[in-house]
Amino acid sequence: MDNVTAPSLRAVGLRRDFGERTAVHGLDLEVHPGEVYGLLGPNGSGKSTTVRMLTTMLRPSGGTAEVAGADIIRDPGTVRRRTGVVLQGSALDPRMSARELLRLQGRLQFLTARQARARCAELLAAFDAEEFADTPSGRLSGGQRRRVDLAVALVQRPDVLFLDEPTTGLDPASRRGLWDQIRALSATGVTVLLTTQYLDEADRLCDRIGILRAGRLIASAAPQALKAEIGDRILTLRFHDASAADRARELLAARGEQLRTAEAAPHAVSIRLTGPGADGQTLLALASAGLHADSLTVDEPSLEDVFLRLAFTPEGVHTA
Ligand SMILES: Nc1ncnc2c1ncn2[C@@H]1O[C@H](COP(=O)(O)OP(=O)(O)OP(=O)(O)O)[C@@H](O)[C@H]1O
Repeated sequence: MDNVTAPSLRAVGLRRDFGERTAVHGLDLEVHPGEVYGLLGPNGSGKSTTVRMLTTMLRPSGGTAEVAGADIIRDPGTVRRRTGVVLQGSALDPRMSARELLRLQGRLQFLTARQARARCAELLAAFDAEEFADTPSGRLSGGQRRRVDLAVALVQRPDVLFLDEPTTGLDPASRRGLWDQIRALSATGVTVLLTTQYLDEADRLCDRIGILRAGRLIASAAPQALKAEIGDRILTLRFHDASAADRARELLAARGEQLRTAEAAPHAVSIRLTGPGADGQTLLALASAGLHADSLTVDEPSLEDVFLRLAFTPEGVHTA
């Protein structure tokens, strides 16, 4: 990304060991003001450990990082003042209402009682939470609680917001609502670093994503760029009966094509197109064996294809 302003977050060689085991290996990362950056990775790949180090909750074993202009080791107090954090699982006191929690957070952030009341009213309105503002948070739905979590993290107007799996467990409508709120925040210049297990979330919400595998960042780029560089297009051929589809599958396997196991439709055969022009060669080979497809579609790669290829293949693929 071409950006002349200083990054909101810069990690250099950030590492964390737990005994013999290294959970995060020398992470280098820059995130720019107003960017939404998503960290993706399989379970145990080091996402939460990275977030815990960047939010000063966990001391790195090596490397450095600056968040909102302050060093996480030398100046953790400034980092905490300038960042908001929403971790997995709600940290709200179940007996307290959103209004009480927001006002309390305001006072903890050294606002006067009047300022805290005003900020609370502003956030309740922004998060459409007035309706349940006085309900004990323990009685709220998962989606409502998440909105209150996010509102509490915003009381101090952070420059950088960390969200660890913000939409896990939410229904699709609540997830979309939260995405809108995150986008609105980033439009005001807040930098967002989030972790997610959801590829559609990363694709639709994040300006850039980083894929972690076994504690290493193996790709970092815009979702579109990753798809264009790493994902393969998928060619699906549909035949008029099962025997033609079976013969096509055998012929393609013999040519060393990468067949997809799941059938897209009855009598359909799908393969990954690994190079430019691969579709033409494949069709010629089928035609010369007397196999003509009734229909043909070529689908662009999905982020899921990219993720599966990067996160689970032994060799990995490196990109910008
Ligand atoms: N306190 C700890 N003590 C020992 N090992 C830990 C500790 N915290 C994390 N680990 C290990 O570090 C590695 C990375 O864990 P981490 O929680 O950062 O992964 P993650 O990508 O966030 O996983 P998930 O998607 O399951 O939340 C794992 O192997 C985990 O077992």
